[in-house]
Amino acid sequence: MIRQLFHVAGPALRRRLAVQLAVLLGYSVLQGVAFVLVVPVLRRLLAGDTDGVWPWAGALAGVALATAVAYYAQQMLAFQVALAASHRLYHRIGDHVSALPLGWFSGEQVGRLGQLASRGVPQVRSLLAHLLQPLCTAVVTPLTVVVAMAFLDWRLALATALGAPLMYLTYRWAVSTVARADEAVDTAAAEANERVVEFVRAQSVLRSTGSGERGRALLESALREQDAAGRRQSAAMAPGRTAFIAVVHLAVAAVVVVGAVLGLGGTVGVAELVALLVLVVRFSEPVSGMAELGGSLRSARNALARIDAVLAARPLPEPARPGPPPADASLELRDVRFAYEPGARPVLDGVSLRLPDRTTTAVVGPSGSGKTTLIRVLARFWDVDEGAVLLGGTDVRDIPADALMDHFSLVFQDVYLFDASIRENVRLGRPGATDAEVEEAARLARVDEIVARLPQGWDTPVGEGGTALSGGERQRVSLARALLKDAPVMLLDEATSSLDPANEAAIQQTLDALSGRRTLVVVAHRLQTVVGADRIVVLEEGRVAETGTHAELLARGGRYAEFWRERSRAQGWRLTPEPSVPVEAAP
Ligand SMILES: Nc1ncnc2c1ncn2[C@@H]1O[C@H](COP(=O)(O)OP(=O)(O)OP(=O)(O)O)[C@@H](O)[C@H]1O
Repeated sequence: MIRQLFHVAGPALRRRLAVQLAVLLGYSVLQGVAFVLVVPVLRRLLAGDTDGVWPWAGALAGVALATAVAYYAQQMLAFQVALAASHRLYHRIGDHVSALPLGWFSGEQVGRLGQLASRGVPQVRSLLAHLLQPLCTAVVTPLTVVVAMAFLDWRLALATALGAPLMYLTYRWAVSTVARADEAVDTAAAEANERVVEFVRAQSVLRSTGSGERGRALLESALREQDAAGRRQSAAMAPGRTAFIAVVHLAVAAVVVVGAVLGLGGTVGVAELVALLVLVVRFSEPVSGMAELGGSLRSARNALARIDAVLAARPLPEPARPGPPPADASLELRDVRFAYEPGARPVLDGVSLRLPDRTTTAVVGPSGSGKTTLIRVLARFWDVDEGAVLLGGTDVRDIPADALMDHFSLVFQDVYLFDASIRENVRLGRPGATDAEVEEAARLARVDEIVARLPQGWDTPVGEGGTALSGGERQRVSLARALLKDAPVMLLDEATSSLDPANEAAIQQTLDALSGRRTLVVVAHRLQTVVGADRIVVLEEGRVAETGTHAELLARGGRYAEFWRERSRAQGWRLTPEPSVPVEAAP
């Protein structure tokens, strides 16, 4: 655990952590030495050697004072290092994940990261501030006394030391018996959390479908499972904890008996015997208390392991020698194969495409055909398994990550708005932009219409995640952000949920404004985007089934034409009459 602690603390904190541990160790050793010094003092006192007692009493007083200073120092250090560590860990995790490829941020990873921030880091802080000291004192101080005792009477030292391996083994066994129960408690707690959030979020669905009881039943079953896991954990802990406490008491009894026998036989002096009894009385409680500390120590160790796993996630390799800067904003996929997991079915299976500079490409295809994956590999969310993705003729793997992202604006469905004003949310696209530039980008994406309706105009807070705006409005703010960034390539995953005519017209207007000025690749769910594109790419099961313009593909009578017929019949394409867009009637 200590090794893991040093590892996750990072270079900046390692030295302070080492100093904290050294002072803690020093305090625990001094405490042991103070105990042992009682022996020569008592010896002299009992022998009536008042002159001889002073040097030892002086040494005892000196060590006692040093112990008090060390205690104060280790307490102060523990709190300072704990605070610095939690601050540092948040930064380390934040810095690390911000260098990870965008593909790493799945819902599962984001959930785990949230748990780490809310529970894991505080557990590590608590380990440093509150747990290390009792742990170290319970182990190191008695060990120091045993070692020092060996110089006074080896038989007493041996009697005291004999219990240690047995205590250690019982402790290990107790820990191992609850490890599985611990895991079940963690999983059940995460599940119950998710269910609570789901129950609150899904109120409108549950009420509108009359499924309130069903939602409550799911939540209650998760809470029951959490209770049951807690009970199983307590049951699993009981035997190990009882055995450990019993072994500690047995060891104490053995030491007392050996001490009494040696004392009665006159081979051990009263002073040694008193010191031994004080030691036993003073430390049997903290040592048995380790059984109580076990749960918190395990949680802290699990948190360290989870932090370690996040820090172990590797960023995509940066080019050793960057390639030439992209010549333009054209994109190319050369026989690209990509699977999310090694050995899994490829989601992109031999895709070759050329998307010329400043053209608009609409990607269509059935659900799960790989459309979103395709536009994400263009921006190097992940590295492809085979083939290559090129931007302006340069392999994206040969472009440093920051420089690559400068070429892309991303507008995806899961738009996240920060709990700030609309103006600040748009400004994220280019933090140095002036108010006038922000407002111009917002006007192009027709965010100004939204602003005009809001009570505080540009300064209206949008709520956490943008909850004060509709889905379509959020995507318009996200478009304004992307326009402000003014990158040569825009990747857009259109909202699948139907947009109201105002939002739909606003998005279309933005795309029209960009047409011919940017390389646009759109996962298209709206008819107008599809028919207006310079080229349509039809994906099926990760392969390019057809490419061409709307007219060419309809004339070919292939997969797209069939798709078009199906969609038109099912009204999947919503036909919003817009005279400027040449909409061909579906057959
Ligand atoms: N992060 C991921 N990890 C593992 N599998 C994934 C991940 N994202 C997508 N997939 C899988 O890859 C396949 C293609 O998904 P993708 O989202 O690219 O399809 P799509 O054509 O955009 O679908 P839709 O139109 O429904 O959004 C699906 O089978 C999906 O389950």
